[in-house]
Amino acid sequence: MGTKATQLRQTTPPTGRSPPAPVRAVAHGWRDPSSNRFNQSNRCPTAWQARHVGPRGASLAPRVADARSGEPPVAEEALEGDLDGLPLPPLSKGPPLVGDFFTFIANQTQYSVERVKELGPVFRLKIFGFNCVVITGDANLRRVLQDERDLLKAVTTKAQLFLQGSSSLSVLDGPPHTRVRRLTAPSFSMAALGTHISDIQATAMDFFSEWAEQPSVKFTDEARRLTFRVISDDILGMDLSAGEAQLIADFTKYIRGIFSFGINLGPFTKYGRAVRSKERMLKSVDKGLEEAKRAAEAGGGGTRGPKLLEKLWKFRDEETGERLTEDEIRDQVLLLLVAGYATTANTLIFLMLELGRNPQVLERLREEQAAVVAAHGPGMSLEALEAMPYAEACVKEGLRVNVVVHGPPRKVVTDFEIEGYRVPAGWTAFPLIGHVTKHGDSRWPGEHDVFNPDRHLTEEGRKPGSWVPFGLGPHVCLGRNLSILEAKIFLATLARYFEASINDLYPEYRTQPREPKDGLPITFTRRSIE
Ligand code: HEM
Repeated sequence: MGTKATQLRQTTPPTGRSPPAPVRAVAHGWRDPSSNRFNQSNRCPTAWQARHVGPRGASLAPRVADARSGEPPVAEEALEGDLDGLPLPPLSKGPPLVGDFFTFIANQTQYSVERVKELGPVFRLKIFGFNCVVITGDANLRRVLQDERDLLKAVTTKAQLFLQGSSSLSVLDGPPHTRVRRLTAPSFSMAALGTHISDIQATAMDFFSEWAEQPSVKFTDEARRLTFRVISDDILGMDLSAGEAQLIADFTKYIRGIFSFGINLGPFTKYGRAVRSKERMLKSVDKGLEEAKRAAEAGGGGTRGPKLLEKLWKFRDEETGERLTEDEIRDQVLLLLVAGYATTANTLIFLMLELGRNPQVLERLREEQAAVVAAHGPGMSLEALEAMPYAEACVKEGLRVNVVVHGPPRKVVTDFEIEGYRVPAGWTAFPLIGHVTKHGDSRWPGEHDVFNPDRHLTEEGRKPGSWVPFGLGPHVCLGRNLSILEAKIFLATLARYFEASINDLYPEYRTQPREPKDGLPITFTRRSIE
């Protein structure tokens, strides 16, 4: 099978691109005046001493602060007399009142690069006068998110509780979280997802074909439409195509509301708009639930097996016989719809940009796909997807270079020590998975911005290392298998059958979500395969 060697073309020179940040070897440290040598701990002596009290990583004098939970963050003054000799993490000073809020929120990962060089892996930030701790470093993250689960808990404001529902995985912690997770996770195993592959492939093909009919498409919107269709229709089994545009708009407002100040002034505030959007979204979700219930009662399944909503409805824990209640399913469906489309869409947007900038990568994908089709035929399956290590490496590298989720915020539950500093209960913590994934991997120092999928194909690169874009611990992304599988199907479909031309490969970006301001116009054409 011959291929026409056409790839993504760049038609605009890279004028707007900011040069990669210069790479410096930085020693964070405290210079001992008596010996004039760097203290290995990279900290002042008090902090070094404190860190070595007890086993590394052990929490010092845990003090349960559940009584404080739900209260506003604790101001610094209230803590001054209560430090037990340990210093607070060094403060990153920002403008008065708002502190570093805007620069931090705009891009937490980028913001932290210079701060980590200057202050070390753990530092403090004041947002509107309240203390927050930013935590970076591979081992530190594993400790606070995975190994010592009682240190932090999910942040839940009243607004979030109302919008997301009190049994949503994202607001639960401890045993209630474990229970809902146990009843939901089996539907996201690779084997379970395998039953959806042909549907996702068909959807991807439909979208590419539709795009190829048009002179150009605004890819940021189209990527969201595609990933929304996949999660709502192919995965959950809800036909939402009729009011899809309104629903996506509602979801966008709903997500903004979750991260808002929670003031309900109707259409005049983000939260007010989100409340109205949620009402409309719930109507669609309830309709989908009713259909899934009917299908389950009628034996269900259809020709391609049950979709996720029906599976959730039917699933019972073999040992305990437990199942999710209707309210619990409704909350998870809302969460899956929210978590399951914008993140993956963002990944596809930046993958398209990287393919445009690196045409040799697309050529390698085409070669891999030719071999996969020869061995497995055109229909995709779990086996066919497993035979695409290069496509998988591209997705992993896309998730490394473009940070989708910077750092899930948490509430500090007990006072604890980290890197020789004391973090008091009540603070907000930002364990920065984005920073660790992109900048904290010792396997490839100094190459943070370079898109190089091959790094994931070496023996060393196959180890997870600091690559943690989906988080760690009990809240690790439930949809991580799905997200990678979906992006691989997208790349495979593009590489096999389509060409794409991007006008501006170095566009300006907007924030929240970070994406090209111009909507990333792309011209797709069918690829002639001889
Ligand atoms: C590129 C795509 C994605 C990225 C980078 C991503 C990232 C993350 C991260 C970092 C978390 C952990 C949040 C925390 O610790 O609080 C998370 C949680 C979650 N994600 Fe994803 N996600 C992606 C796609 C998806 C998809 C496609 C789905 C579902 C269909 C999904 C469903 C979830 C759910 C349900 C949770 C909450 C898990 C829990 O709290 O137990 N995500 N995701």
